[in-house]
Amino acid sequence: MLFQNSHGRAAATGADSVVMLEHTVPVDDTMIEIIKGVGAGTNLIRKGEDIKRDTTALSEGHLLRPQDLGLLAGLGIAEVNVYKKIRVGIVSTGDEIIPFQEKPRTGQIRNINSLTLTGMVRRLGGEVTDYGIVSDHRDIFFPALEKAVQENDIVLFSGGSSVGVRDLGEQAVETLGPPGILVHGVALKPGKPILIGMSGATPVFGLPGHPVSALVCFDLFVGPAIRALQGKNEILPEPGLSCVLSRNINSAAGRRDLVRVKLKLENDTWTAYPILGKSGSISTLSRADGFFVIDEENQGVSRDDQVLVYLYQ
Ligand SMILES: Nc1nc2c(c(=O)[nH]1)N[C@H]1C(S)=C(S)[C@@H](COP(=O)(O)OP(=O)(O)OC[C@H]3O[C@@H](n4cnc5c(N)ncnc54)[C@H](O)[C@@H]3O)O[C@H]1N2
Ligand code: MOO
Repeated sequence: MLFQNSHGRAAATGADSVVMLEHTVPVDDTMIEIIKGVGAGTNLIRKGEDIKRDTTALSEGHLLRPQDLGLLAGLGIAEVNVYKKIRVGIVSTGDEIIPFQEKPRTGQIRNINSLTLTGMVRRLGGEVTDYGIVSDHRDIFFPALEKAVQENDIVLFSGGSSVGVRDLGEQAVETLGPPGILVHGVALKPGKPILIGMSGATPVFGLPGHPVSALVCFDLFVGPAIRALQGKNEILPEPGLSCVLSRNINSAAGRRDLVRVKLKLENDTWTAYPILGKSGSISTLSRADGFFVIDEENQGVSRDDQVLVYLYQ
């Protein structure tokens, strides 16, 4: 018996395969010739072929991507339990810092970090409360930090992480209550003076004031903390691109260096051009396509070496 079936329709009862229209030739009004044979099961989508009853569609801690929402839609599931958004409080300290819309007088610096850190948190799905620019005097800074800790799941402040006379970051974290400071200073460039502490269950990060250092520390320390608090249970490899280095770069032994690079496709090979510059120069990061790492045990890398470049989104 012959059935004409538009794709997507249920197959005719009893049929075990479907022949494509273009593989048939009409003979007369009631008959067609099949010019390409099919085996049983061909061109059929079977019930349960995509996902079987009683199998786990998505496990707890899975980040819902567009394809996962598609899977839920295919299963007719309109609501699932999700973790609440992580609330992140951001404080920029420093009496020299002014709103970026204003024109700086001598010694004043436009606020870059509040904006960049807010973007980084939002990209990871967090919710930001921006506490703005806070004076680095203890009677103003300490209560501001305490308020941020009470109102958020994670608190970031930038500036005041190193050991200058006015750098009150460490004292501020200690006054927030135990366990207090966990880490002050890491063998990393840029980002050496980072402060990591906890007030009760709330992580507090004192990021270096230099805008590049603050963002590098965000990538290495704050991002993983946000992901952990979001309940993500999957650890995936960081995607990296193998590139050829354009020049020699020195590094101190015992310190991990992150080198920003611009990438160029040359003769079918990606070449990484290091962007040199101080950690106060945000333009170096704005120009960068990614970075590679020189490990503690290496004192540098040479021209034409292969380096693994982690791409900025
Ligand atoms: N005695 C030492 N001094 C310094 C050390 C050290 O180990 N011992 N480390 C240096 C390194 S490395 C870095 S990085 C900086 C980090 O300094 P702080 O975290 O204390 O930050 P500040 O001194 O307050 O600021 C540094 C720099 O960044 C500018 N800044 C601060 N906030 C912002 C902002 N929101 N937007 C844009 N720019 C900002 C600030 O004006 C300073 O110019 O310490 C070294 N010193
Ligand atoms: O860590 Mo500082 O960030 O080297 O300039």
